[in-house]
Amino acid sequence: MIEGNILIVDDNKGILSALELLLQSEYKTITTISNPNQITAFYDLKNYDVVLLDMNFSAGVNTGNEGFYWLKRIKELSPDVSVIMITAYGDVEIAVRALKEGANDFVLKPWDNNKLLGTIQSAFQLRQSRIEVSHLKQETKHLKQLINKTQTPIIGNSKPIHQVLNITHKVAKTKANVLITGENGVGKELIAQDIHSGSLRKDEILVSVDMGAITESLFESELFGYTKGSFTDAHEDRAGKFETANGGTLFLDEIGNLSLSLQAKLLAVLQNREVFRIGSSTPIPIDIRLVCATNCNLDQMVEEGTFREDLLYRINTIQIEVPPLRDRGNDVLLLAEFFLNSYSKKYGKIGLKISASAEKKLLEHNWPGNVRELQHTIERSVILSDNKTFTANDFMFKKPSQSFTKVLDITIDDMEKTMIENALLKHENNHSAAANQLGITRQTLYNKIKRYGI
Ligand SMILES: Nc1ncnc2c1ncn2[C@@H]1O[C@H](COP(=O)(O)OP(=O)(O)OP(=O)(O)O)[C@@H](O)[C@H]1O
Repeated sequence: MIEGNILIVDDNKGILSALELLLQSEYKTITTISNPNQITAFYDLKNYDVVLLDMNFSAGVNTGNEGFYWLKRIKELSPDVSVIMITAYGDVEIAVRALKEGANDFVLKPWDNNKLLGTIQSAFQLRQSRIEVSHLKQETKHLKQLINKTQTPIIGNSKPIHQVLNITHKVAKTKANVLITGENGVGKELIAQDIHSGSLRKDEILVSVDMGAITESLFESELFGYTKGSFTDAHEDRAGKFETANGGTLFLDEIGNLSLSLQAKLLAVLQNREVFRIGSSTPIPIDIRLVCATNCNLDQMVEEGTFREDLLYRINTIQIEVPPLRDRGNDVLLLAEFFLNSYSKKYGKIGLKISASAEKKLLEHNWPGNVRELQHTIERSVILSDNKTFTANDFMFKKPSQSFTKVLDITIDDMEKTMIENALLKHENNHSAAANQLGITRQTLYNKIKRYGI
């Protein structure tokens, strides 16, 4: 027995009985009505899966117009319900019109029982799929809202940050591709999120891809997706980031870390506005708003031949330079207060304060790791300090480089982390120069920075 509700509407009581008899052993609830006016009184019409609807109700009238009228009303009251029109006076023209106006099928009286059961089953399954799709749509909408809601507010009241936010708000509503530049940890990703949430695509998804962490071999499968069986580990079809971001915004972080061959592949997608999943020759059109970020000087990289000029022109319609924290004056204190509140909640240490001497120390520091460094500094202090009011001594800035030989309890990871911090300090956070000095690629350096939380 199928858990389905069927409504039969026909002015002929003999037909109602025959259909009820046929269907009652197959479906859980069968309701019959002989007067279509009763349809609108059905408060639970939405709970019916299939309606079998006669087309002529008044004696001597067989135009089918009454059936079309009631079909329209049913669809207004319950758009997802499946309707099967059933008539003794049908022709091709009426059947086509019924389908065009939203009926699922058209059956002629007298009917063949087996065929009719098959028709009702298909209509029932279609109704189930519609319900599933509508649930999935609601779930997706809810998830998108959740994802977009998790954005951290942008804290800052200084002139440089106001200038940035001013451009951000102007550009957000346009379709322009945006390139966000600035040192590590200045808040480039936060600005990208702000552009998305201020744009016409705000109800769609923002997909972030860290180009610094993506290897040459994973680039295509991650960005373009793949079809089942196209390579050993492709156990199922999978959409790439471009497809996932369709209708929304794609944020490509650390775009300066892409090799020249990957830059060419990216450029081709941006020019053609379509992607091919690996293993497929069917193009998938994509409609994305592109926002990129980098801490590299792309103009200089173009001159040096390590970044394609045509790609730069595609991505930098508008460029937003996010200033380093050391140029934002008292924003340091606003941010410190913000992080203090959020970490004191997180670690259950309510009522923490920062003393005047500690504020002075925070203002004097030059923050090579920018807001991320400040955030980590505050988090460390909240965890480690026993004071309610933090003094200058509670804020320990990372001073890389002690002599390893003096430290007894040191691991290889500690040593590597310190060497990376030293190199970054020496080269004022220039990743290329630091990687060069350490004898590793910029991508490896980048992965290690993320791993050690530097
Ligand atoms: N103005 C701000 N207000 C609040 N939080 C901020 C602000 N700027 C940055 N942050 C926080 O600092 C951290 C680093 O920011 P974000 O990741 O956006 O920097 P980034 O410039 O993209 O870094 P990277 O170059 O390493 O990718 C994040 O946790 C972010 O939420």
